[in-house]
Amino acid sequence: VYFYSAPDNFSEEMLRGKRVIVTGASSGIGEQMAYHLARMGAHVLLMARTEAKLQKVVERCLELGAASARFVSGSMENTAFAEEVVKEAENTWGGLDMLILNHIGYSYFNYFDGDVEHVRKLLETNFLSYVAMTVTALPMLKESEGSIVVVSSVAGKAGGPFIAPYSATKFALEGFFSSLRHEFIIDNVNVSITLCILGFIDTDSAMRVVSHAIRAAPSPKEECALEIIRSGALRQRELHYPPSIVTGMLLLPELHGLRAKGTRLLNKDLGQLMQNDQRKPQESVFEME
Ligand SMILES: NC(=O)C1=CN([C@@H]2O[C@H](COP(=O)(O)OP(=O)(O)OC[C@H]3O[C@@H](n4cnc5c(N)ncnc54)[C@H](OP(=O)(O)O)[C@@H]3O)[C@@H](O)[C@H]2O)C=CC1
Ligand SMILES: CC(C)CCC[C@@H](C)[C@H]1CC[C@H]2[C@@H]3C(=O)C=C4C[C@@H](O)CC[C@]4(C)[C@H]3CC[C@]12C
Repeated sequence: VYFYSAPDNFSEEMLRGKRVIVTGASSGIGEQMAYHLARMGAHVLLMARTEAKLQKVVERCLELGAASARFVSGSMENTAFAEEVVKEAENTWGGLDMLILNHIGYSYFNYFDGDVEHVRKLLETNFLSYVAMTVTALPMLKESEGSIVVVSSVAGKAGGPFIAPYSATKFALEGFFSSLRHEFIIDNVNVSITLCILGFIDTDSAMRVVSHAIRAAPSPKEECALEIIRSGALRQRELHYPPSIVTGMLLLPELHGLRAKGTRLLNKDLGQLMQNDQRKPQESVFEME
Protein backbone atom coordinates (compact mmCIF):
# COMPACT_ATOMS: atom_id res chain seq x y z
CA VAL A 1 0.00 0.00 0.00
CA TYR A 2 2.86 2.33 0.86
CA PHE A 3 4.59 1.59 -2.43
CA TYR A 4 1.61 2.36 -4.62
CA SER A 5 0.65 5.48 -2.71
CA ALA A 6 4.18 6.93 -2.75
CA PRO A 7 4.11 10.58 -3.86
CA ASP A 8 4.49 11.04 -7.58
CA ASN A 9 6.83 14.00 -7.73
CA PHE A 10 8.29 13.28 -11.16
CA SER A 11 9.25 16.19 -13.33
CA GLU A 12 10.73 15.93 -16.81
CA GLU A 13 13.35 18.44 -15.67
CA MET A 14 14.91 15.60 -13.67
CA LEU A 15 16.35 14.20 -16.91
CA ARG A 16 17.65 17.45 -18.38
CA GLY A 17 21.39 17.18 -19.04
CA LYS A 18 21.55 13.65 -17.62
CA ARG A 19 23.81 11.12 -19.36
CA VAL A 20 21.79 8.01 -20.19
CA ILE A 21 22.62 4.72 -21.94
CA VAL A 22 19.62 2.90 -23.49
CA THR A 23 20.20 -0.62 -24.81
CA GLY A 24 17.95 -2.18 -27.46
CA ALA A 25 17.10 1.34 -28.66
CA SER A 26 16.65 0.67 -32.39
CA SER A 27 12.99 -0.42 -32.02
CA GLY A 28 10.12 -1.03 -29.62
CA ILE A 29 10.16 0.27 -26.06
CA GLY A 30 13.87 1.20 -26.19
CA GLU A 31 13.31 3.45 -29.22
CA GLN A 32 10.40 5.17 -27.46
CA MET A 33 12.52 5.69 -24.32
CA ALA A 34 15.17 7.37 -26.48
CA TYR A 35 12.56 9.81 -27.86
CA HIS A 36 11.20 10.68 -24.39
CA LEU A 37 14.72 11.23 -23.04
CA ALA A 38 15.57 13.39 -26.05
CA ARG A 39 12.47 15.52 -25.50
CA MET A 40 13.50 15.93 -21.85
CA GLY A 41 16.94 17.23 -22.91
CA ALA A 42 19.11 14.28 -21.84
CA HIS A 43 22.37 13.08 -23.44
CA VAL A 44 21.68 9.65 -24.93
CA LEU A 45 23.93 6.81 -26.01
CA LEU A 46 21.91 4.17 -27.88
CA MET A 47 22.85 0.56 -28.53
CA ALA A 48 21.52 -2.28 -30.74
CA ARG A 49 22.80 -4.35 -33.67
CA THR A 50 21.24 -2.57 -36.67
CA GLU A 51 23.24 0.52 -37.52
CA ALA A 52 20.79 1.87 -40.12
CA LYS A 53 17.92 1.90 -37.63
CA LEU A 54 20.05 3.43 -34.86
CA GLN A 55 21.16 6.19 -37.22
CA LYS A 56 17.51 7.15 -37.82
CA VAL A 57 16.66 7.06 -34.11
CA VAL A 58 19.66 9.28 -33.32
CA GLU A 59 18.57 11.81 -35.97
CA ARG A 60 15.06 11.90 -34.52
CA CYS A 61 16.47 12.34 -30.99
CA LEU A 62 18.45 15.38 -32.13
CA GLU A 63 15.31 16.86 -33.72
CA LEU A 64 13.40 16.30 -30.48
CA GLY A 65 15.95 18.25 -28.44
CA ALA A 66 18.47 15.76 -27.04
CA ALA A 67 21.48 17.47 -25.42
CA SER A 68 23.49 15.01 -27.51
CA ALA A 69 22.75 11.69 -29.21
CA ARG A 70 25.05 8.96 -30.49
CA PHE A 71 24.99 5.22 -30.98
CA VAL A 72 27.19 2.14 -30.80
CA SER A 73 26.19 -0.92 -32.82
CA GLY A 74 27.04 -4.50 -32.00
CA SER A 75 25.65 -7.66 -30.45
CA MET A 76 25.17 -8.23 -26.75
CA GLU A 77 25.72 -11.97 -27.24
CA ASN A 78 29.29 -10.96 -26.51
CA THR A 79 30.03 -9.54 -23.04
CA ALA A 80 33.16 -7.79 -24.36
CA PHE A 81 30.81 -5.59 -26.40
CA ALA A 82 28.77 -4.83 -23.27
CA GLU A 83 31.91 -3.36 -21.69
CA GLU A 84 32.74 -1.47 -24.87
CA VAL A 85 29.41 0.38 -24.79
CA VAL A 86 29.99 1.61 -21.24
CA LYS A 87 33.58 2.63 -22.13
CA GLU A 88 32.14 4.72 -24.96
CA ALA A 89 30.05 6.63 -22.40
CA GLU A 90 33.13 7.11 -20.22
CA ASN A 91 35.17 8.43 -23.13
CA THR A 92 32.54 10.86 -24.40
CA TRP A 93 30.91 12.04 -21.18
CA GLY A 94 33.44 11.16 -18.48
CA GLY A 95 30.53 9.81 -16.40
CA LEU A 96 27.06 8.29 -16.42
CA ASP A 97 23.79 9.03 -14.62
CA MET A 98 21.42 6.29 -15.79
CA LEU A 99 21.90 2.86 -17.32
CA ILE A 100 18.72 1.49 -18.93
CA LEU A 101 19.08 -2.22 -19.71
CA ASN A 102 16.34 -3.18 -22.15
CA HIS A 103 17.60 -5.29 -25.11
CA ILE A 104 16.63 -8.95 -25.62
CA GLY A 105 17.59 -11.55 -28.19
CA TYR A 106 14.98 -13.29 -30.36
CA SER A 107 12.61 -15.67 -28.55
CA TYR A 108 10.23 -18.10 -30.17
CA PHE A 109 6.75 -18.52 -28.63
CA ASN A 110 6.12 -22.27 -28.58
CA TYR A 111 6.76 -25.52 -26.67
CA PHE A 112 10.35 -25.70 -25.40
CA ASP A 113 12.19 -27.50 -28.21
CA GLY A 114 15.07 -28.85 -26.13
CA ASP A 115 17.64 -26.55 -27.73
CA VAL A 116 20.10 -26.01 -24.88
CA GLU A 117 22.36 -23.78 -27.03
CA HIS A 118 19.48 -21.38 -27.58
CA VAL A 119 19.00 -21.13 -23.80
CA ARG A 120 22.73 -20.47 -23.34
CA LYS A 121 22.74 -17.76 -26.02
CA LEU A 122 19.62 -16.14 -24.62
CA LEU A 123 21.09 -16.12 -21.11
CA GLU A 124 24.16 -14.39 -22.50
CA THR A 125 22.17 -11.76 -24.37
CA ASN A 126 19.31 -11.16 -21.93
CA PHE A 127 21.15 -11.68 -18.63
CA LEU A 128 24.97 -11.88 -18.66
CA SER A 129 25.40 -8.73 -20.76
CA TYR A 130 23.25 -6.87 -18.19
CA VAL A 131 25.63 -8.02 -15.46
CA ALA A 132 28.71 -7.07 -17.53
CA MET A 133 27.35 -3.59 -18.30
CA THR A 134 26.50 -3.05 -14.62
CA VAL A 135 29.98 -4.08 -13.49
CA THR A 136 31.69 -1.72 -15.94
CA ALA A 137 29.30 1.17 -15.26
CA LEU A 138 29.27 0.91 -11.47
CA PRO A 139 32.24 3.20 -10.70
CA MET A 140 30.64 5.98 -12.78
CA LEU A 141 27.20 5.37 -11.27
CA LYS A 142 28.61 5.47 -7.72
CA GLU A 143 30.27 8.77 -8.51
CA SER A 144 27.05 10.33 -9.87
CA GLU A 145 24.75 8.53 -7.38
CA GLY A 146 22.94 7.35 -10.50
CA SER A 147 20.41 4.69 -11.43
CA ILE A 148 20.21 1.28 -13.01
CA VAL A 149 16.93 0.41 -14.73
CA VAL A 150 16.34 -3.24 -15.63
CA VAL A 151 13.48 -4.05 -18.02
CA SER A 152 11.86 -7.35 -17.11
CA SER A 153 8.46 -8.96 -17.54
CA VAL A 154 5.58 -10.71 -15.84
CA ALA A 155 7.39 -13.76 -17.25
CA GLY A 156 10.24 -12.92 -14.81
CA LYS A 157 7.86 -13.35 -11.86
CA ALA A 158 5.82 -16.36 -12.99
CA GLY A 159 6.23 -19.20 -15.42
CA GLY A 160 3.78 -19.41 -18.31
CA PRO A 161 3.62 -21.73 -21.34
CA PHE A 162 5.77 -21.26 -24.50
CA ILE A 163 8.36 -18.89 -23.07
CA ALA A 164 10.61 -21.19 -20.99
CA PRO A 165 14.07 -19.89 -22.10
CA TYR A 166 12.95 -16.24 -22.08
CA SER A 167 11.29 -16.60 -18.69
CA ALA A 168 14.47 -18.12 -17.23
CA THR A 169 16.55 -15.13 -18.35
CA LYS A 170 14.08 -12.70 -16.73
CA PHE A 171 14.00 -14.68 -13.45
CA ALA A 172 17.81 -14.50 -13.45
CA LEU A 173 17.64 -10.71 -13.64
CA GLU A 174 15.35 -10.54 -10.63
CA GLY A 175 17.63 -12.79 -8.56
CA PHE A 176 20.79 -10.93 -9.45
CA PHE A 177 19.59 -7.35 -9.22
CA SER A 178 17.47 -7.72 -6.09
CA SER A 179 20.43 -9.35 -4.35
CA LEU A 180 22.73 -6.54 -5.54
CA ARG A 181 20.27 -3.96 -4.23
CA HIS A 182 20.63 -5.45 -0.73
CA GLU A 183 24.42 -5.16 -0.96
CA PHE A 184 24.16 -1.52 -2.01
CA ILE A 185 22.03 -0.84 1.08
CA ILE A 186 24.50 -2.60 3.40
CA ASP A 187 27.42 -0.68 1.85
CA ASN A 188 25.65 2.70 1.61
CA VAL A 189 26.04 2.70 -2.16
CA ASN A 190 23.59 5.30 -3.41
CA VAL A 191 22.84 3.74 -6.79
CA SER A 192 19.16 2.89 -7.32
CA ILE A 193 18.00 -0.30 -9.02
CA THR A 194 14.56 -0.27 -10.66
CA LEU A 195 13.13 -3.55 -11.92
CA CYS A 196 10.36 -3.03 -14.51
CA ILE A 197 7.72 -5.75 -14.62
CA LEU A 198 5.88 -5.36 -17.91
CA GLY A 199 2.79 -7.08 -19.32
CA PHE A 200 1.97 -7.37 -23.04
CA ILE A 201 3.18 -4.24 -24.91
CA ASP A 202 2.32 -3.39 -28.54
CA THR A 203 5.85 -3.41 -30.02
CA ASP A 204 6.20 -4.73 -33.58
CA SER A 205 8.24 -7.74 -32.48
CA ALA A 206 5.83 -8.76 -29.70
CA MET A 207 2.85 -8.36 -32.01
CA ARG A 208 4.58 -10.48 -34.65
CA VAL A 209 5.39 -13.26 -32.22
CA VAL A 210 2.21 -13.49 -30.12
CA SER A 211 -0.71 -11.34 -31.34
CA HIS A 212 -2.28 -14.38 -33.05
CA ALA A 213 -2.21 -16.32 -29.79
CA ILE A 214 -2.98 -13.80 -27.03
CA ARG A 215 -6.41 -12.27 -26.75
CA ALA A 216 -5.53 -9.59 -24.18
CA ALA A 217 -5.16 -6.07 -25.61
CA PRO A 218 -1.54 -4.90 -25.58
CA SER A 219 -0.57 -1.65 -23.82
CA PRO A 220 1.02 1.23 -25.74
CA LYS A 221 4.81 1.26 -26.00
CA GLU A 222 5.01 5.09 -25.80
CA GLU A 223 3.32 5.22 -22.38
CA CYS A 224 5.25 2.16 -21.22
CA ALA A 225 8.54 3.87 -22.12
CA LEU A 226 7.58 7.00 -20.19
CA GLU A 227 6.61 4.98 -17.11
CA ILE A 228 10.00 3.23 -17.17
CA ILE A 229 11.88 6.55 -17.27
CA ARG A 230 9.66 7.99 -14.54
CA SER A 231 10.16 5.06 -12.18
CA GLY A 232 13.93 5.13 -12.77
CA ALA A 233 14.13 8.86 -12.10
CA LEU A 234 12.05 8.42 -8.92
CA ARG A 235 14.44 5.61 -7.87
CA GLN A 236 11.53 3.19 -7.33
CA ARG A 237 12.33 -0.41 -6.52
CA GLU A 238 9.80 -1.83 -8.98
CA LEU A 239 7.50 -0.67 -11.73
CA HIS A 240 4.42 -2.64 -12.77
CA TYR A 241 3.07 -1.69 -16.18
CA PRO A 242 0.24 -1.79 -17.13
CA PRO A 243 -1.10 -1.39 -13.57
CA SER A 244 -3.64 -4.18 -14.19
CA ILE A 245 -0.88 -6.82 -13.98
CA VAL A 246 -0.68 -6.22 -10.23
CA THR A 247 -4.02 -7.97 -9.69
CA GLY A 248 -2.83 -10.90 -11.79
CA MET A 249 0.35 -11.16 -9.78
CA LEU A 250 -1.43 -11.01 -6.42
CA LEU A 251 -3.53 -13.93 -7.63
CA LEU A 252 -0.52 -15.94 -8.79
CA PRO A 253 -0.42 -18.45 -5.93
CA GLU A 254 -4.09 -19.23 -6.59
CA LEU A 255 -3.48 -19.48 -10.31
CA HIS A 256 -0.63 -21.91 -9.79
CA GLY A 257 -2.91 -23.95 -7.56
CA LEU A 258 -5.27 -24.25 -10.49
CA ARG A 259 -2.41 -25.11 -12.86
CA ALA A 260 -0.71 -22.13 -14.48
CA LYS A 261 -3.53 -19.97 -15.71
CA GLY A 262 -3.45 -16.24 -16.34
CA THR A 263 -2.56 -16.31 -20.01
CA ARG A 264 -5.82 -16.03 -21.88
CA LEU A 265 -5.21 -17.86 -25.08
CA LEU A 266 -7.88 -18.90 -27.53
CA ASN A 267 -7.80 -22.63 -28.01
CA LYS A 268 -8.75 -22.10 -31.63
CA ASP A 269 -5.74 -19.83 -32.24
CA LEU A 270 -3.54 -22.11 -30.26
CA GLY A 271 -4.55 -25.05 -32.43
CA GLN A 272 -3.47 -23.05 -35.44
CA LEU A 273 -0.26 -22.01 -33.75
CA MET A 274 0.67 -25.58 -32.99
CA GLN A 275 -0.25 -26.98 -36.39
CA ASN A 276 3.33 -27.08 -37.59
CA ASP A 277 4.13 -29.05 -34.53
CA GLN A 278 1.53 -31.79 -35.12
CA ARG A 279 0.77 -31.66 -31.41
CA LYS A 280 -2.58 -31.00 -29.78
CA PRO A 281 -2.74 -28.02 -27.47
CA GLN A 282 -3.49 -29.01 -23.90
CA GLU A 283 -6.87 -27.42 -23.47
CA SER A 284 -6.87 -27.51 -19.71
CA VAL A 285 -3.97 -25.11 -19.49
CA PHE A 286 -5.82 -22.32 -21.22
CA GLU A 287 -9.40 -22.71 -20.11
CA MET A 288 -9.52 -20.23 -17.26
CA GLU A 289 -10.44 -16.63 -18.07
N1 LIG B 1 6.77 -6.23 -25.88
C1 LIG B 1 6.30 -6.93 -24.86
O1 LIG B 1 5.17 -7.44 -24.87
C2 LIG B 1 7.13 -7.08 -23.62
C3 LIG B 1 8.45 -6.66 -23.56
N2 LIG B 1 9.15 -6.79 -22.38
C4 LIG B 1 10.55 -6.36 -22.30
O2 LIG B 1 10.73 -5.07 -22.83
C5 LIG B 1 12.02 -4.95 -23.42
C6 LIG B 1 11.91 -4.42 -24.83
O3 LIG B 1 11.08 -5.26 -25.58
P1 LIG B 1 10.51 -4.83 -27.03
O4 LIG B 1 10.62 -3.37 -27.18
O5 LIG B 1 9.22 -5.51 -27.22
O6 LIG B 1 11.58 -5.56 -27.96
P2 LIG B 1 12.05 -5.24 -29.47
O7 LIG B 1 12.24 -6.56 -30.12
O8 LIG B 1 11.17 -4.23 -30.11
O9 LIG B 1 13.47 -4.55 -29.26
C7 LIG B 1 14.57 -5.28 -28.88
C8 LIG B 1 15.81 -4.41 -29.07
O10 LIG B 1 16.98 -5.17 -28.75
C9 LIG B 1 17.86 -5.17 -29.87
N3 LIG B 1 18.57 -6.43 -29.94
C10 LIG B 1 18.11 -7.63 -30.36
N4 LIG B 1 19.06 -8.57 -30.30
C11 LIG B 1 20.17 -7.94 -29.82
C12 LIG B 1 21.49 -8.37 -29.56
N5 LIG B 1 21.88 -9.62 -29.76
N6 LIG B 1 22.38 -7.47 -29.09
C13 LIG B 1 22.01 -6.19 -28.88
N7 LIG B 1 20.77 -5.73 -29.12
C14 LIG B 1 19.86 -6.59 -29.58
C15 LIG B 1 16.98 -4.89 -31.08
O11 LIG B 1 17.66 -4.26 -32.14
P3 LIG B 1 18.52 -5.00 -33.26
O12 LIG B 1 17.68 -6.07 -33.83
O13 LIG B 1 18.84 -3.87 -34.19
O14 LIG B 1 19.74 -5.49 -32.55
C16 LIG B 1 15.97 -3.92 -30.50
O15 LIG B 1 16.49 -2.61 -30.49
C17 LIG B 1 12.66 -6.34 -23.32
O16 LIG B 1 13.50 -6.39 -22.19
C18 LIG B 1 11.46 -7.26 -23.11
O17 LIG B 1 11.81 -8.42 -22.43
C19 LIG B 1 8.58 -7.32 -21.26
C20 LIG B 1 7.29 -7.74 -21.28
C21 LIG B 1 6.47 -7.68 -22.47
C1 LIG C 1 1.21 -14.80 -15.92
C2 LIG C 1 -0.02 -13.98 -16.13
C3 LIG C 1 -0.51 -13.32 -14.86
C4 LIG C 1 0.06 -12.93 -17.28
C5 LIG C 1 0.67 -13.40 -18.57
C6 LIG C 1 0.81 -12.29 -19.56
C7 LIG C 1 1.50 -12.77 -20.87
C8 LIG C 1 0.44 -12.94 -21.93
C9 LIG C 1 2.62 -11.81 -21.34
C10 LIG C 1 3.53 -11.43 -20.17
C11 LIG C 1 4.93 -11.33 -20.72
C12 LIG C 1 4.79 -11.40 -22.21
C13 LIG C 1 6.02 -11.75 -23.09
C14 LIG C 1 7.23 -10.93 -22.79
O1 LIG C 1 7.53 -10.62 -21.66
C15 LIG C 1 8.12 -10.61 -23.84
C16 LIG C 1 8.04 -11.16 -25.06
C17 LIG C 1 9.21 -11.03 -25.98
C18 LIG C 1 8.79 -10.50 -27.30
O2 LIG C 1 9.90 -10.45 -28.20
C19 LIG C 1 7.68 -11.41 -27.84
C20 LIG C 1 6.49 -11.42 -26.92
C21 LIG C 1 6.83 -11.89 -25.51
C22 LIG C 1 7.09 -13.38 -25.56
C23 LIG C 1 5.63 -11.59 -24.55
C24 LIG C 1 4.38 -12.46 -24.82
C25 LIG C 1 3.22 -12.16 -23.86
C26 LIG C 1 3.61 -12.32 -22.43
C27 LIG C 1 3.94 -13.78 -22.20
